[in-house]
Order: sequence, then C-alpha cells, then structure tokens
Amino acid sequence: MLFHVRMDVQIPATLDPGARADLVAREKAYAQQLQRAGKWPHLWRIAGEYANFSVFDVESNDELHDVLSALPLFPYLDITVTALARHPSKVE
Ligand SMILES: O=C(O)CC1=CCC(=O)O1
Repeated sequence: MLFHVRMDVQIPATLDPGARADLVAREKAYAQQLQRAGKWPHLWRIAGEYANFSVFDVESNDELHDVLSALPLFPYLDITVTALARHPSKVE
C-alpha cells in the first residue's frame, strides 16, 4: 500500500543544540534504513520549507503508523497522510 505523507518539522528553538543534532542524526539513520528496506521510496524536501513530501510503501495502515511513530523526530512532526490508489489513466 502506498501512502503520501507530508511532514512539517517543528523542533523547539529551546532544544539543546547537542540534543537537536543527535535527534537529526538518528532521524537520518532510521530514514536511510527504511529507504534501503524499500519502505520509504520517495523523500523530497519541500523547497523553502523545513518539511518533506514522502511516499511510504507498507503492508497496512498499522505498519505505516508503527513506522511513523518510531521516527526520532515524531514528537516534533506535524504529519498529514493521504492514502494512494491506482489511477486508471496511468500507463503501466
Ligand atoms: O528534515 C526532514 O524533512 C525530516 C526528516 C525525515 C527524514 C529525515 O532524515 O529527516
């Protein structure tokens, strides 16, 4: 199942810089692990925003929830999920 996900990142300015760097490094490692596993086939920066558009390829809504809620940045993300279905005009 494919899901389009928008993530807006809102890390508090008051967060200790070392803690922030550790969080971002752990987010990157987890994101790259999921990309290598084929679960996160698209990850794009939204130009001009601290936000991304992503596509996740997972087995179920529950797996998507597990993957997203395990993101190290999860407490600081505003997440919008859109389920995707096949378009009838898409060339195979
Ligand atoms: O910076 C972001 O958009 C949040 C994020 C998702 C994966 C990652 O490494 O950072």
